[in-house]
Amino acid sequence: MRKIPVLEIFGPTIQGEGMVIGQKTMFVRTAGCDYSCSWCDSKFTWDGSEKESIQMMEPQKIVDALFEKGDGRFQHVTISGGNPGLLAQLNTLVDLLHENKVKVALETQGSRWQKWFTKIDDLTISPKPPSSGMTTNFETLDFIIRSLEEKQQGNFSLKVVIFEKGDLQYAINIHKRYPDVELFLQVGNDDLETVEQDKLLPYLLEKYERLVDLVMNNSELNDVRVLPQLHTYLWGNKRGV
Ligand SMILES: C[S@@+](CC[C@H](N)C(=O)[O-])C[C@H]1O[C@@H](n2cnc3c(N)ncnc32)[C@H](O)[C@@H]1O
Ligand SMILES: Nc1nc2[nH]cc(C(=O)O)c2c(=O)[nH]1
Ligand code: SF4
Ligand SMILES: [Mg+2]
Repeated sequence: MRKIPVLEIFGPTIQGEGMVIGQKTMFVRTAGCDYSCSWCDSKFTWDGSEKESIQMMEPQKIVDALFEKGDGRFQHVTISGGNPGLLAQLNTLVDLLHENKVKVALETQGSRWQKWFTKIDDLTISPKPPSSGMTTNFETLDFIIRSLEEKQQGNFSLKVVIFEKGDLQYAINIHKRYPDVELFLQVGNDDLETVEQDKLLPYLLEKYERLVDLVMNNSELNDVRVLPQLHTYLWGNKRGV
């Protein structure tokens, strides 16, 4: 059995982003990413700064850790990273969670495909706009979206983080390319230093309002949802919440 590189297991907390925002959930954060987004709020998963903290865990050990931490207070687990889509061995973890009557969500950027994606209950694909410095491989993304449209057992959606005008245009292109897939626009957080929530909140609220204004005035984004990162409103840039 191939082990899974894990950096954090935390919760229960609320899912602060996207299609199931507000959902009570545990998080498993895997290490390693094939991208290096300029504004990544989880750089520690891939920049080597915490490589000593990576735990190589058997799927069953992750389930045990979740049940110990969660202690009867959860029925939903979100796998994020880094890019969990790099890890074929997550298949077993997804099956074990389902056997335990726990629903499974996934956060990934859509740069890699895994067969176990089709079993995810709440799947968020978050392709990266120009401000990230990354380039989308649309051949891969097309394949992923097509495969999910054919076989997905749960729900899936697209989520694009917006920092600047060029990102909004990227989101419009994504919306046109995949018109039948639910699209979420998420406010970009460019202050990853401030930990105190009371200092960050007015700044983030203003950014959210600006994004809402932009989308309300855009006739090419009429069937989208605009969301903040709700967890940052409560806990700022704190880790593990
Ligand atoms: C840390 S990533 C991990 C999962 C996967 N690598 C991905 O990017 O989808 C989780 C989510 O956080 C978003 N995110 C990362 N940094 C952000 C920031 N500074 N502001 C807003 N959202 C951010 C990503 O776009 C992604 O949707
Ligand atoms: N509460 C909470 N919600 C989240 N949604 C996506 C997260 C992530 O980092 O992937 C995240 C996170 O780290 N915390
Ligand atoms: S794809 Fe996700 S984890 Fe990887 S660098 Fe970008 S935001 Fe961070
Ligand atoms: Mg996060």
